[in-house]
Parts: sequence; structure tokens; C-alpha cells
Amino acid sequence: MPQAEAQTPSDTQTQALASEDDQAPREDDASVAIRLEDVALGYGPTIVQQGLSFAIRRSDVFIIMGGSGCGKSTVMRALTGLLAPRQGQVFLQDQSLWEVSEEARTQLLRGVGVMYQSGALWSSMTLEENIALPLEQYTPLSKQQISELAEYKLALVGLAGFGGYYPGQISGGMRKRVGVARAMALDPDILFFDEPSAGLDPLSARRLDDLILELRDSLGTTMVVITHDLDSLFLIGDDAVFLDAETHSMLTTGHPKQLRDHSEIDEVRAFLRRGES
Ligand SMILES: Nc1ncnc2c1ncn2[C@@H]1O[C@H](COP(=O)(O)OP(=O)(O)OP(=O)(O)O)[C@@H](O)[C@H]1O
Repeated sequence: MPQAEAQTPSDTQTQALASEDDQAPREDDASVAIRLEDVALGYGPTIVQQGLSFAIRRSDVFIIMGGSGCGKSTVMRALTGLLAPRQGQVFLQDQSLWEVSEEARTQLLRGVGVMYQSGALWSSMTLEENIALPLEQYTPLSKQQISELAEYKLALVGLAGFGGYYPGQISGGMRKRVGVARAMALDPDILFFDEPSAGLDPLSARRLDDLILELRDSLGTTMVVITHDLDSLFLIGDDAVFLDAETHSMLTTGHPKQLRDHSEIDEVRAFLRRGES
């Protein structure tokens, strides 16, 4: 749930927010959905980010932010099981994601849903069939049960009765909502969004933000969101990490509005104030 004043202390972060961190409670393990400890990530010889240490609290909307190419998607890949860290550990539900057996990792990742930028729907399948796909793959449920669940998930994102439509017959905003419904098909504890409002008009983007908040509040799902959209991140973000492309490291963590108003790091303030410091 929102904890506007709380900070997530980290050994590696800049000391600029130390005074805020000093007052912050340290989360116990039960309140943490994901924890990174001194994680380094890269491709081939290139290091994209290093020294990443932060925690994502359960039922928070956690924002991953920073300029283009700083490594936001790369971090998301590491947290969703697609990219093994060069160094350090990622704990998901208190288990070290990259140190457990492959079978245990697959099981852990069953609790993770991902909504990609485009919604990533199959255009030749109806909305219901799209949502049914993971249910058919990973559950022993009957066709009838799966159909009912798919309709339920569509209702959850405000699209009750649209199960028979094809992706091409609905708007971009609706397609994103279907993407959310599909990411939620297996009732994940943690839901990742890669730039959810990209390509949406302001009203549809706002509706998607409201949906993220509704789902957090009604289901308690932990949401991890990559976004550049300042309006959106101030509206939905309970906590955030700011990544820097130049130093390949995180500059700070904290509540987005607090960082905007009180961060002593010029780059963070400039980013969150649209260039005005
Ligand atoms: N598969 C890959 N192989 C090699 N380099 C990659 C790969 N994916 C990303 N990179 C590089 O890693 C760096 C970080 O990319 P990433 O996509 O994670 O950043 P980002 O912050 O999500 O960027 P954007 O905001 O532009 O989407 C970039 O320099 C990118 O070129």
C-alpha cells in the first residue's frame, strides 16, 4: 500500500538522501516482494548497470525510471527471469532467483506477470482466447472454467463482454487493458509493466493508471512499472529507483514526489521537474 514517506536505504546509493533515509523504517522480509543485492547486469563485454541494491515492497507501485538507455528494461529482464545477473543476487519472495534450481525458478516466475508495451496479443485470436492461452498452458482447468476465468479477467480490466472481439477490433487503450488481463491470468503476486502508457492518448493513459491503482488496492498485487511519463509516475508511484546511464548505477530510491521536491541530486531533480531545477 502507499507509504509515501518511506525510503528504501541502499549501501550503494548516493548519500544525498541520507537525512531522509535515517528516519526511514527498515522493511522486514515479509513486507518485501523483491530485493536486489549488489546486482550487476550487462550484455557481452558491456556493463549496463552495477551496484544495484534496493527493495520493492509488497503491494507498492514501484517505478523504474531514468533517461533513455540507462537500463530500465535490462533490470526488468533480470527481475522476470530473462537475464541472469553478472554479479549479486535477486530475491523473489525471499528466494534467490538465480541460485535456485531451474524448476524452482520456473515455479517462482509463475507468480510474475508481464505486460509488454504493445500488449503483445495474438491478432488471430479473440480476446478471450488470448487470455485463455496461459491458463491452458499452465493449469489443469477445464475449457468451461478457463472461459469463465478469461471473462472474469476481462471484467476486472473493465472489458466485460468483449471476449469475442479480436485485437484489431478494439482501441489501443483497450488492447493494453487486455494485455493487463492476460498478464493477470495466472493471478500473479507481482505484475511488471514496460512503459504502459506509451502510444496512448492522455485520457486512455490516465485510465490505465487508474486501473493499475485499482488492481493494487483490490488485489494487493505488487506493481513494477517502467515509465518516462511524469504525470503517470507521480500519480501511481509509491516508491522508485532512479538509474543513471553515465555512471551505470542507481542514483537514488524514494517516493517520486519526494525526490522531485527534496532530492539533492541535480540530475534526479532535473528529470522529475522537466529540466527545471
Ligand atoms: N540484447 C541486448 N544486447 C546488447 N545490448 C543491449 C541489449 N539490450 C539492450 N542493450 C543495451 O543496453 C543498454 C540499456 O538498454 P535498455 O533497453 O535496458 O535501456 P532502457 O533504459 O530501457 O532504454 P529506453 O528508455 O530507451 O527504452 C543500452 O545501451 C542498449 O543498447
